[in-house]
Amino acid sequence: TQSTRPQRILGAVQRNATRGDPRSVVRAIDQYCRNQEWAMNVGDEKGCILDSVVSEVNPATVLELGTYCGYSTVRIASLLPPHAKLITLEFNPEFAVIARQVFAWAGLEDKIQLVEGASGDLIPKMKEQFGVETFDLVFLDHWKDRYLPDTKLMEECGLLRKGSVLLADNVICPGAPEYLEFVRSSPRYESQYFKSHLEYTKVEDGLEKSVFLG
Ligand SMILES: O=C(NC/C=C/[C@H]1O[C@@H](n2ccc(=O)cc2)[C@H](O)[C@@H]1O)c1cc([N+](=O)[O-])cc(O)c1O
Ligand SMILES: [Mg+2]
Repeated sequence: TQSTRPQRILGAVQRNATRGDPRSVVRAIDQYCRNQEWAMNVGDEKGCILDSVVSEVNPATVLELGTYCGYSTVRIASLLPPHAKLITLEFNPEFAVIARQVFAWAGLEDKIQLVEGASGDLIPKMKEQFGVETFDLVFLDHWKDRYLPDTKLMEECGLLRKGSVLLADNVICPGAPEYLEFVRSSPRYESQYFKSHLEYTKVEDGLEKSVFLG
């Protein structure tokens, strides 16, 4: 039977990466998706911007919306301090099965908690079920029309504190126009655009970093 793209990505990791070496997992996925078949990982170019923001924030608590195969989850988790907690939300059970194996190959399964379900249902449960107070960093990379409603939901649920950083992928391509307009015009956010390219292509895309001002 025909394999899926996430299964082929996992295969590339298992063939080309070294167990317990997160950077080799990231490199294996980038080489596969650049040379064999495109996939919607944040990729190496935007990934460097992600790395710099993670290092700058040095978060104790991270929420990732949209795991997919776990590429950005591994990038983030590999930069976290020892007792930091990364929760990643994934809607598609098949993607979750692959991502968990990618985390295991990277040796990061103890730093990552993958929760299956819809962000709109899970965000209100973060405090009671997952023992989270607030998130220091949120990486938005799931359905683009959910960026804005989920940001408003995180505010309503008290999951953001003065200084919490939102980092959103794809604000140009495929685009998240309502989200972009909101964070750039709201007095409660200080927003900054990091120009880059859509993963593995020459098409413009970028990340929007927005600091919640409380
Ligand atoms: O569409 C894109 N991303 C949507 C991602 C969606 C992911 O988020 C999960 N989710 C998790 C929780 C939810 O509540 C909903 C979905 C989905 O199950 C999927 O794993 C995209 C598209 C392009 N592109 O060039 O076309 C490039 C990109 O970088 C992209 O990120
Ligand atoms: Mg993306």
